[in-house]
Amino acid sequence: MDATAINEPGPARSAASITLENIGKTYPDGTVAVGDFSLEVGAGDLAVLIGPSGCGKSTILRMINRLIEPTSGRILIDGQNILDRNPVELRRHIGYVIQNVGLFPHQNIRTNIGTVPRLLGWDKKKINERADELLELVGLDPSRYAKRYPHELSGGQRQRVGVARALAADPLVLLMDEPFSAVDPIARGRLQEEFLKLQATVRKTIVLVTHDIDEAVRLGDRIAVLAEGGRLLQYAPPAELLSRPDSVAVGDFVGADRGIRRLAVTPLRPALRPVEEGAATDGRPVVEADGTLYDALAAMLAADATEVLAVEDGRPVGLVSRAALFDVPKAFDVPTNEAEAAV
Ligand SMILES: Nc1ncnc2c1ncn2[C@@H]1O[C@H](COP(=O)(O)OP(=O)(O)OP(=O)(O)O)[C@@H](O)[C@H]1O
Repeated sequence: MDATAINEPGPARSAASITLENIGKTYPDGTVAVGDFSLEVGAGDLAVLIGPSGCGKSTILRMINRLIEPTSGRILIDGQNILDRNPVELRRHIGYVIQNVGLFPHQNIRTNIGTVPRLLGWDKKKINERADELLELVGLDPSRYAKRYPHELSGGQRQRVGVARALAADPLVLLMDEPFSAVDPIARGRLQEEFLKLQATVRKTIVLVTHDIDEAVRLGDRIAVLAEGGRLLQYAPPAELLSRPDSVAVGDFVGADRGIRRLAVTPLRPALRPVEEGAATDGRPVVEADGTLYDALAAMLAADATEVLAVEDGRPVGLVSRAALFDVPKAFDVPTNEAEAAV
């Protein structure tokens, strides 16, 4: 790719791969925040970094947009070394969402969203149109919200504006540092759901930092579990991480209740058994066939039922019983300390 490509998203390229090659950050006082960390994030994928406090997650994220300069290693975006680029220019093409959003309090929402396009010299009409388009995309009606100021929005709404602002200049890459942790759990669940829909539309390459394993499982295409000093313990899709944690440390981290979490990433459809055309619900709870085994379990527990009926476009397409939920591949083989010591 040519040297300016990461500054020219263009209609055909809306995401780029990210390669972190043996990156490290040692602070002048000798603190090794990140020792030697490598990771590959495919174009359009969402990678989650998770691990205990102080393990270097934010440092890694901030090295990708050069808010922090690595002391070793290389970072490539679509194969191009970002250390060869002007950091300010680079940051205009990498969306960044942080916990408390950092909206400018004295600018209205439309102006806040237009921050980067303005820096890039877009004309005013195009900036306003883009801001309104993004407000729609994050579920805020522009006619109601564009002229409001940040303090006139709820925390969850501000967070959506933060996402809209990060997407404004159609960046190839989006970095998100605990983007939903400042909102209450109910609003957070809704934001995560909306965010997944948004990502299905915009398909950016995203690196997201979180403390919350449920959020990681829900949002990540792949999850990187880190230990102190930015040591990568495992990098795997959520279902694999939950079913086959490859060390005791990862097993402990994903939690004893990972079986339940695993239901949340297991599609319901393969567990369905056929149902006659036009079958009645017969008082059974109903779930969407596109849901997960977790949705089916939740519906059963709520209705104290032993079966649920799965529907598609309102039509019954299958049944799932309580027993079938426990038939998910029995691969919960966490290594024991002994087994790990033996290898
Ligand atoms: N300027 C600095 N000088 C020295 N050490 C620093 C500096 N900034 C950060 N650190 C250290 O680097 C390590 C990694 O910090 P970082 O913020 O990346 O961790 P984190 O995993 O994001 O933590 P948290 O989940 O608590 O936000 C920590 O031990 C921190 O104390």
